[in-house]
Amino acid sequence: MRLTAEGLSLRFPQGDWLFEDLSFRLVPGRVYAVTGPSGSGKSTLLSLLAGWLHPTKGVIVREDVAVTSWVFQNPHGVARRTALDHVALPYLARGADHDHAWQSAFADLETVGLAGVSLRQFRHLSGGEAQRLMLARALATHPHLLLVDEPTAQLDQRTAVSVNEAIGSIASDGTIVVIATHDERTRDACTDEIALGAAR
Ligand SMILES: Nc1ncnc2c1ncn2[C@@H]1O[C@H](COP(=O)(O)OP(=O)(O)OP(=O)(O)O)[C@@H](O)[C@H]1O
Repeated sequence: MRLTAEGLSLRFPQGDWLFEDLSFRLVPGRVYAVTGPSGSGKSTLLSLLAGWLHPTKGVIVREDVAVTSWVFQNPHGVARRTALDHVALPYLARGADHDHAWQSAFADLETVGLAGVSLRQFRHLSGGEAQRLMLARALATHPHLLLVDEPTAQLDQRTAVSVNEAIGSIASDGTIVVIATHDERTRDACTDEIALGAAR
């Protein structure tokens, strides 16, 4: 499984080049930080990787990368549903029976360090727990490629560390992980960097 970008360039109609001639190869087990100043095209690059946008020039070749999942900056959930409910739902939606769905969901919560709050309602989770729950829910879709947009921007140091550790665990389970981030803590926790614009 890998994703290769060759000569990737993007310009919106009537705009300047956002980025030009980017080439990189993404493989499982690594965590790639997409960095750069505001407006340099970080989220746009994630959209290209997801296949939502097409590059103006260049190509993206996906080898065995079929399932993509996104985690956005602000966690969303159902206030009175438990963490376990949130993660079990994708399994139930795919037709898993109750026991399998709950066991799999619990394993995903363990991966992101949330086993201890599995029965806590969403409204009682802290910001970092809610963000990790979004990661667990993405895991439940068994993504080959996980795209994460600014996961730690509003989190304190300890919480940011826990989120970054959860992301590292997901990558080491065999997922390609790409994170758009301004946060130096997250950039430093990544194994690789794709720097856009006048980054850093
Ligand atoms: N569909 C679009 N049409 C035209 N311009 C767009 C479109 N989408 C994004 N842009 C512009 O492209 C530039 C890059 O946007 P993008 O959201 O990718 O930047 P970013 O690096 O993620 O920024 P931030 O760090 O502020 O989130 C911005 O100037 C934005 O206004």
